[in-house]
Amino acid sequence: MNADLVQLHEKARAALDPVHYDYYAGGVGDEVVLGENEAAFRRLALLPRVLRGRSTRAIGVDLPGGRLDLPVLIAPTAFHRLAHPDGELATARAAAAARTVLVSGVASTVAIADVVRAARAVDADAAVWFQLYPHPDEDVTECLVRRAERAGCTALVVTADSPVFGRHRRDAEHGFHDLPPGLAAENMRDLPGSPPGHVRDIEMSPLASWAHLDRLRELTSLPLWLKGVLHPRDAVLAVEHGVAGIVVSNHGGRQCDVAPAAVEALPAVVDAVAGRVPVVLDGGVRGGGDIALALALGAAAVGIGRPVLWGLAADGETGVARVLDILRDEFDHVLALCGGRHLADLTRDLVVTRGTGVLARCG
Ligand SMILES: Cc1cc2nc3c(=O)[nH]c(=O)nc-3n(C[C@H](O)[C@H](O)[C@H](O)COP(=O)(O)O)c2cc1C
Ligand SMILES: CCCCC(=O)C(=O)O
Repeated sequence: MNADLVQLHEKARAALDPVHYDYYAGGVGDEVVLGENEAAFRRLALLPRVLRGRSTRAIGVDLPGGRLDLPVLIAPTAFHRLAHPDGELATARAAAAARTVLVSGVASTVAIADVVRAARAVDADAAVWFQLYPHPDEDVTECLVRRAERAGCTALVVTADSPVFGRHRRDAEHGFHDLPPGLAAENMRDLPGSPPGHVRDIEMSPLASWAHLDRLRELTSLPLWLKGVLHPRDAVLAVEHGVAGIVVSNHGGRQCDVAPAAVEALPAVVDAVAGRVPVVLDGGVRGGGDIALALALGAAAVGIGRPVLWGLAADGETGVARVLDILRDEFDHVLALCGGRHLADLTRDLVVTRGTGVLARCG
């Protein structure tokens, strides 16, 4: 892991209430996948190309829903005001200043309209995407989509890996079930079927299906991303159901603990999708080398979850900005060392499995 990010993580750990630290840091079950997401990157290596005589590099990328100045976006993570009083406002400002996308979650402690406003105050063209779970009550889902549209979000991200909540042992041991007084999931306030001012629970839908995804696609003209895909056949189905992009993710090791590391699932999904839509990877990305590996295996960009929470807890907006700076700088440096000028120079033939020197098993 990048040493500067390790320092921010330590600063965040010291600043956070240990219960909230464990909520952010923890994973499902025995936390096997949590560890594997990072460990799998350590098992991969990149073969640098030499003597390519390049002095500058282009590392921006266009995705349905927005342009990123660096191939890193902020994955949706819940409840930022547990980390810092400014919460998602700080995250949005830092993302906008770095000219990358914040995927703002339904489980945010600031309402989506205020999140987008904060981003646009920094950069009038800032792209904020809205993430939601298919709620069992489709009127609630529709209302959330309309709120995101009215707020000015430029894409919707539907998280599919959570038909039920993952069981997090650390939270159970702490008895952590509710937000502290004064904090709420603000997007869930004043929804259909609830009295004024009431904040509904965020619910998972064990019945969520491809038909729900179709209805969502019909509901909105925003580009629709599907997050939490690991099986290549689901990736093909997602394309057939009209998604604009796919996020290969195991939810940062917080849902299914027998799932593979995200980066290990990536090549087969990329092959199945065959360039029809972009594929983003999240899970365990902790430095420029990890970004380069994911891109070489076919990701268009990566998402980061916990590193942003550590930056936020350590130093608010400045801390999130620092995380993005560190990753931008280190990725650009790795690209230079690999003889790359464009993201397209990162190709799969560069990736080998450590200890064998053999091309990484792809697909
Ligand atoms: C504390 C926390 C809360 C999260 N909340 C959500 C969420 O509300 N919706 C969602 O789709 N993913 C959520 N995720 C998963 C992230 O979007 C992302 O998949 C994951 O954090 C990436 O792994 P990383 O933390 O190793 O970078 C959450 C992750 C964490 C750590
Ligand atoms: C209640 C919102 C769910 C947040 C989430 O997805 C997570 O903690 O992983």
